[in-house]
Amino acid sequence: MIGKITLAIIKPDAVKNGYIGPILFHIINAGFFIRAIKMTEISQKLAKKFYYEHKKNLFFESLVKFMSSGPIVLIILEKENAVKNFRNLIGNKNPIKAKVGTIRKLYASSLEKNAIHGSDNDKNAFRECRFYFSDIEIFF
Ligand SMILES: Nc1ncnc2c1ncn2[C@@H]1O[C@@H]2COP(=O)(O)O[C@H]2[C@H]1O
Repeated sequence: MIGKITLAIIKPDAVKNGYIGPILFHIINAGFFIRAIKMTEISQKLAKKFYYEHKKNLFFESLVKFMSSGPIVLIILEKENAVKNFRNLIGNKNPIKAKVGTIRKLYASSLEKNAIHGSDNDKNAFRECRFYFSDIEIFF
């Protein structure tokens, strides 16, 4: 499965703004298959663990607070070259720089509140999928 899966997170801003449906529609229309999905809230402790790569960044504390500020939707997606294709679909992490038609251009409001997460490489995709989902929650 490595190379074919990626983890998506519909972030608290997008959930609050009512964008779960439109974002899922966009993802499915782009040819991704949903292999696992759940709506949940994460603690600051769990968010810190998930984003440990960013712990030295100035935005870390704010990112952790934001990601644990409300419900999120976690999704394992499958497609050929899933990581790259999904990152193209969501666009630049800064919505101002994101291309027209990308999910972040359509639904994000700032660099932090950027609506959606996509894994940045295959190794992280595997780690991130395992971080949030157990075997019995994933369906291929
Ligand atoms: N310079 C920044 N300022 C604030 N937040 C940032 C900055 N860079 C990255 N982020 C956030 O950190 C997140 C890391 O995961 P994502 O790539 O999903 O989305 C990123 C942004 O939401």
